Amino acid sequence: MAVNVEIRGLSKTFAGSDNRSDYRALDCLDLQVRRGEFVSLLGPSGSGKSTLLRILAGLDQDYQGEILLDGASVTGRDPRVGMVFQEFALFPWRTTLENIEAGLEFAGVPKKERRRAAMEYIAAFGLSGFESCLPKELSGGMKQRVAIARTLINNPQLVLMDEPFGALDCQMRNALHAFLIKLWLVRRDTILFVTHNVDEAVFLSDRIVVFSPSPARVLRTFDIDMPHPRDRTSFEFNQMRRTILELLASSSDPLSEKPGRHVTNTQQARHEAA
Ligand SMILES: Nc1ncnc2c1ncn2[C@@H]1O[C@H](COP(=O)(O)OP(=O)(O)OP(=O)(O)O)[C@@H](O)[C@H]1O
Repeated sequence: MAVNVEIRGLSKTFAGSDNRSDYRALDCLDLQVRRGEFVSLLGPSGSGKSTLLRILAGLDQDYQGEILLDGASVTGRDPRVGMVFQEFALFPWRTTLENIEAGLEFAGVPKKERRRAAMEYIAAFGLSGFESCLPKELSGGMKQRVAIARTLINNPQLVLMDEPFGALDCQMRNALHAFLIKLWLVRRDTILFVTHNVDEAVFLSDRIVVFSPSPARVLRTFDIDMPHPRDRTSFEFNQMRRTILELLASSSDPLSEKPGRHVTNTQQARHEAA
């Protein structure tokens, strides 16, 4: 099961504090993610990628614009949406089993049933033998598999992933790329995946959306037509990687903050009135 996602005119301004002006993180952003599509978002640091995911997850409800899932407008938390964070976000006092079944527990699923489902995920995610371990006893790659299993066990139709492999070493990251793709080819969830890693985006995605520096606009999208599993050493793969890296390099200087990113209340009011 997967949903079609449509983001229409999404804007987000963070209110400034005492001596700081307001900050426009998203400005009339339009984006569509088709049912079952794997889309990666790339863009300079601070371009609003996490802000977008937090809004889609219902964690931030203070925005302008519209979000539609399968054509119907949604606001706030929606049970069809699941999120995986970079920093695993596991409950440190819960075991692997208890972490994975947490979502079902909060949804009121009876203990016997959620245990059975969690054990299936533990086997499928290569975590057998680690059921009783606390997160601190697991490697980074295992923690992230627990976090992904905990999200997927609730059968979300839109999976939001915010740099889920950012904290892992290259070997573990590549192993989890292969794992995630195998899983997705079977489940075909709609996935919106934020990353800084161009290689990762080319390896995983149907489509890559490159954001401009903040406030985010869609600078360009790339359709990745290569079949899975993708060969990182192929000419086609490296050509795509180079094109995207060049676009990112030409569109932003990570060490310089552009003027005009902060807006005064008056500027924002004018913008919204226009
Ligand atoms: N709670 C907040 N209050 C004020 N400004 C914020 C807040 N959260 C984010 N911002 C600002 O909004 C902008 C977008 O942040 P966001 O985290 O969405 O960017 P990003 O593209 O995900 O960055 P990165 O790739 O570095 O994670 C940043 O400049 C950030 O400082």
